[in-house]
Amino acid sequence: MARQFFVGGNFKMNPVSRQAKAALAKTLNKADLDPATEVVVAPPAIYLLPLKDILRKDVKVSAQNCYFKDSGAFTGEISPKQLVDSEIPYVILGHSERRTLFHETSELVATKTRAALDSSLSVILCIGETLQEREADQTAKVCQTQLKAVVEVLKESDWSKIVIAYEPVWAIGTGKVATSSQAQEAHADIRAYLSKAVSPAVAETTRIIYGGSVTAANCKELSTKPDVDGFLVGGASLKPEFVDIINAKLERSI
Ligand SMILES: O=C(CO)COP(=O)(O)O
Repeated sequence: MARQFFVGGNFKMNPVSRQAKAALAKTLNKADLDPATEVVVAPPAIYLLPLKDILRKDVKVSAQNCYFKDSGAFTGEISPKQLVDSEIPYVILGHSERRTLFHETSELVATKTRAALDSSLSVILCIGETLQEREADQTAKVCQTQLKAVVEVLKESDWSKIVIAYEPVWAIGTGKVATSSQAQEAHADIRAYLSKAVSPAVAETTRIIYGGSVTAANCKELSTKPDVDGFLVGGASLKPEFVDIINAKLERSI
């Protein structure tokens, strides 16, 4: 079974006005989007519901993070149950900015992933190596270690709700995109690991998307690689070119 192409927009802590948020929705609402691509946008938590309300229904909305408890004294956190109650279907977990700036360990990411799935959320699970790790030839090992923590807490059937985002840290927000062969190699290694650690069926069906300085100019070449099943886009998801990235698989723009 072919894996459905997936394009996510991670707005991070942008935009900084309700007006700009509405403009992003307007761009997507009036665009001709490839109907074969699953499209998900992840605004800051404060804009989740207002954006969902004004956005076309074939574009889904995702949280950028959640906690692992249903409720309680956890100031500043949002629970998976609250996301589900608000009809938010996806959550991004393990983004490198969460791992680095907010000290999230792979074990915490695994605990959050388990909790999100228990609430029936789908998860965009981010992994990826730093420049230092790549230069030390540790890319596959780092990705496997980050994934292993999650593999250990999931059942085989849980994987249908996971999209893996391979996001090399050195490519995020730097303008230094991975070459299509670097992305393909990392994705193939991740798929081989899934085959061994979970099952060949899960490896075959799980989408592995690439993130890190994806633009309208480089997305088509990346999308030709057999193990690149889509993108998680940061900066460019705030611009009109996000539409071209969503349509990367089309022969020509519609
Ligand atoms: O972190 C990213 C998506 O989650 C990628 O960010 P950029 O596309 O801005 O490099």
